[in-house]
Amino acid sequence: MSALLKTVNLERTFGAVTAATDINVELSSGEIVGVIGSNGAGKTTFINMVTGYTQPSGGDILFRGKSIIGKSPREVSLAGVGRSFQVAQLFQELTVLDNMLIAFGFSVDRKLSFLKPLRSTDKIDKAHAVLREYEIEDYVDEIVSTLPQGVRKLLDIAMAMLSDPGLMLLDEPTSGVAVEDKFILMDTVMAAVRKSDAATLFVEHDMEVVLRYADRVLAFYDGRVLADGPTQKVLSDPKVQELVVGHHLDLSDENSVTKKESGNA
Ligand SMILES: Nc1ncnc2c1ncn2[C@@H]1O[C@H](COP(=O)(O)OP(=O)(O)OP(=O)(O)O)[C@@H](O)[C@H]1O
Repeated sequence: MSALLKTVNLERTFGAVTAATDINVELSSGEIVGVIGSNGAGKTTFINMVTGYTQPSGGDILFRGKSIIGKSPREVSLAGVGRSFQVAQLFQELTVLDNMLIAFGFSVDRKLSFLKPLRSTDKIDKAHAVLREYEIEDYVDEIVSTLPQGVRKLLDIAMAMLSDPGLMLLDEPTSGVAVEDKFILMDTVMAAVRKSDAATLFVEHDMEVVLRYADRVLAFYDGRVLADGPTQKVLSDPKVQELVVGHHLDLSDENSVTKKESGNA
């Protein structure tokens, strides 16, 4: 069976800076993959290329066997690739529901038309269903700027999930969220994505979060994939610990790391 996502010798340069090079990654439906790497390692550039926000300088990206090179972010989204952002991309002075309905226009409605109302019963029902899935339905009529950071992050992800994407890319879903709330947020997100068949890729700096939720890890270093494999194996690799994690991780110590409790690895 062909891969859901396949990148072939993917590369991106910015002037003299090589942000990504030789990126050859394959993903299958249902996989949950953690993306790690120090600042500037190329994680966001990779996500931006796969979602059409940055065009590669070279190589190819195949989604469901078809090249998505040259497609706009909206076209990539309509093809079935969803994403959330390091800083949630929301209309701050609108309600949660209005943000969800606008997201419909971006990632679900193939043809935008003044005659096609954003506020239709079926869209409102679907928005409620997704908000319920992400446990933020109670906030549906709240103005976004009044919401706690964790709720905004969940809303950003819920908006991307409206189109039932086949591939979901989450850029630092826990950034800006208090340490004690990180696992609560990730429990909610992972429970929702595991119900779908989507492959999920999430960028994360906290190794406890990676260990608990990722079945597989892609470790980026200096624009390249330094290691790609099962989570425990990649995080045990001395090279990954030295160049990516930045310190020794004792994965055998039950007290120092949080073991993954569920998964489909
Ligand atoms: N638009 C741009 N113009 C110039 N250089 C860029 C641009 N975007 C990224 N870069 C450079 O490419 C390299 C990779 O950046 P990228 O943002 O992909 O790293 P990252 O791993 O996501 O880092 P972080 O964890 O800080 O978000 C860095 O050297 C960065 O400065």
